[in-house]
Amino acid sequence: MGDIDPAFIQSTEHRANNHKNAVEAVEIPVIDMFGSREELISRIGKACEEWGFFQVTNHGVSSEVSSRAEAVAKKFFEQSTEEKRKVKRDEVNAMGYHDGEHTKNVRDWKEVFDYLVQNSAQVPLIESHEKQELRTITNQWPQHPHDFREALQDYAREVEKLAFKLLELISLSLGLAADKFHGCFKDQLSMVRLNHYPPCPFPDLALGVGRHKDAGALTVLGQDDVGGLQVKRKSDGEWIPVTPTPGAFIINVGDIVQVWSNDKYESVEHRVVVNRERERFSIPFFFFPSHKVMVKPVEELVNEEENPAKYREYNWGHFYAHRNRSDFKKLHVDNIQISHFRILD
Ligand SMILES: O=C(O)CCC(=O)C(=O)O
Ligand SMILES: [Fe+2]
Repeated sequence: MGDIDPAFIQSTEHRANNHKNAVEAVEIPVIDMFGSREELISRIGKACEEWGFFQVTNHGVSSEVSSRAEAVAKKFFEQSTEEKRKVKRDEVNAMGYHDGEHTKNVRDWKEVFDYLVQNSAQVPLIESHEKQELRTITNQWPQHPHDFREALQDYAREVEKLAFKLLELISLSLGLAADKFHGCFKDQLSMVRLNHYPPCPFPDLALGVGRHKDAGALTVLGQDDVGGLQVKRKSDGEWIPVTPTPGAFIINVGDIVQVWSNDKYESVEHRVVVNRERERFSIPFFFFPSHKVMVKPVEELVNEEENPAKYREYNWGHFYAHRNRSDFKKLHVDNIQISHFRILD
């Protein structure tokens, strides 16, 4: 066994073995979407408030579509690095294969393939602040496996429907109209990521994904039966593992819902631990609005005396462009955060 590349090493307080005694048999809520609508809205609202995370069953995404997506993801990652790098992402095109992602400037023990739900999309160029220049990012599809593109586009279409359904339920749980946010997703930047975490000889030093919060509105995550995702419990900061539930999706609130709800629903930190024995696959769908969207607390939810807006508005495209740049390589500055837009009380 060789030495670990120092780029992967987490600082002591962030390593996986740090909270060994703390994990009792606690689970994030599992919500059956077949239930009555009233009950569903109330359970989702409660889960968003208490955990920022929950699992859903009976969600309407066909298991056949999910299995095909999982199968082509596995086949893609089994190929040689040389083959995979034919669709490598770079600083210009953020979509495609990537094996050097950094979270908070430490390298993640994983390889990924990213694609946009709407084959191409426009995002601002961060270098040109004043002019608001845009560039187009476009999917790159590998030649092998031959059914890769079709299986993954079918998957994105189905999961997108679920994401809209969940966003409606979340809006209703906040007392807003079901379609309150629909307009924001015209020309959406939503993307799907295929994650592959190979077995890791140093699971105590590295993480599959370092602790982070998701920047979008919602994440809808499919995972296999290996396990590794951990959620930071709001009440005491303990890392709670998310036990794989066959056929379920894991849903988490992202930064945008936190800002829209003026902190009623918080975007919660999570991370992925790796293990020596088994590779793991997961497929998050990141529900991202259009680059044009200005994100700010919803007017109906704020009021000057009792609950003033906690954030200044920010542009989603600008935020997205900054995040993509810092994911791509190690930078010596912290990446952009919603806390930078917080109005201090
Ligand atoms: O693989 C997982 O379970 C979660 C991955 C994740 O948090 C992410 O890609 O943002
Ligand atoms: Fe995440």
